Amino acid sequence: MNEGLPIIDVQRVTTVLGRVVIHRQLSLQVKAGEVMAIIGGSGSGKTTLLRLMLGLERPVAGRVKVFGHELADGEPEVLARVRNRWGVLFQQGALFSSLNVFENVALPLRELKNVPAAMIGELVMHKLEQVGLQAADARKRPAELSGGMIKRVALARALILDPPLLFLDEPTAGLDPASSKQFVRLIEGLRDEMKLTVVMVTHDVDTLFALADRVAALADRRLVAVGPVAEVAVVEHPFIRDFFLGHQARWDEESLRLFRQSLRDCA
Ligand SMILES: Nc1ncnc2c1ncn2[C@@H]1O[C@H](COP(=O)(O)OP(=O)(O)OP(=O)(O)O)[C@@H](O)[C@H]1O
Repeated sequence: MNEGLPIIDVQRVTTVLGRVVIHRQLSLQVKAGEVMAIIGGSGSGKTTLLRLMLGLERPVAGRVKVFGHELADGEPEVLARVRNRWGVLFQQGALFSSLNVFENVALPLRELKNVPAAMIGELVMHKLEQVGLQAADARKRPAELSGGMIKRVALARALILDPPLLFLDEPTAGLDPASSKQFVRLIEGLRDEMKLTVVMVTHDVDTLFALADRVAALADRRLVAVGPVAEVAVVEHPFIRDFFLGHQARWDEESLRLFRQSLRDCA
């Protein structure tokens, strides 16, 4: 990976689902080490943009490169290796209900085929500890877990191969305010510890303020603004105005710094 090249490079992408144009000539670059937040109204195409970056959706025009590899036409082995370099936290956690916590987190290691059982045990238990779960939680089934714990297990599974890139789809959706704050702190800590590049879709202004280095705002089938929170928040656009409505006092750089500090202080 050359220094300075974006980790993700979306170039003039047009996406059509059914007969609907979702994105028109959309471009976005994500740099190494940054947290990029994607915001937009309901149905504006945020999840579809994430799915393009994961190779789960193909554009009708334009291209998507991740770690320098074009997703649409790569060799299957190359794409498999690229996929092992990212983790994904889906909105609902997407745990297998018939598997316990240990087995859910171990899945990506088992898929590699050649990891010895003792090492799988060690790696899974270490990852559970890293996301703030207890050893005793390993034997629980998803049905026995709280919403916050499910997110932690899903995060442990997303990070079990120590990927440099993490995708988060609405990471705090469905959590109460206290669990949401704890989860944001956890992501922030892991991001620093593992030097992660993060792409997240979020509706939540607190999550955005706490984590995002840059924001990409989707509306009208394109990105109407891309930049640091403080810059995007003042862009004249009806969606952006509504999104940040009521938060005007919080988006200048000093307020954001104090907000992030207050989260760390109550850790
Ligand atoms: N397979 C599909 N075929 C046709 N249209 C689809 C398909 N999947 C999604 N859509 C439509 O594409 C648009 C974008 O969907 P997407 O899920 O990317 O939006 P979103 O911004 O993530 O929305 P939300 O915030 O509500 O989750 C929506 O209007 C949706 O109804």
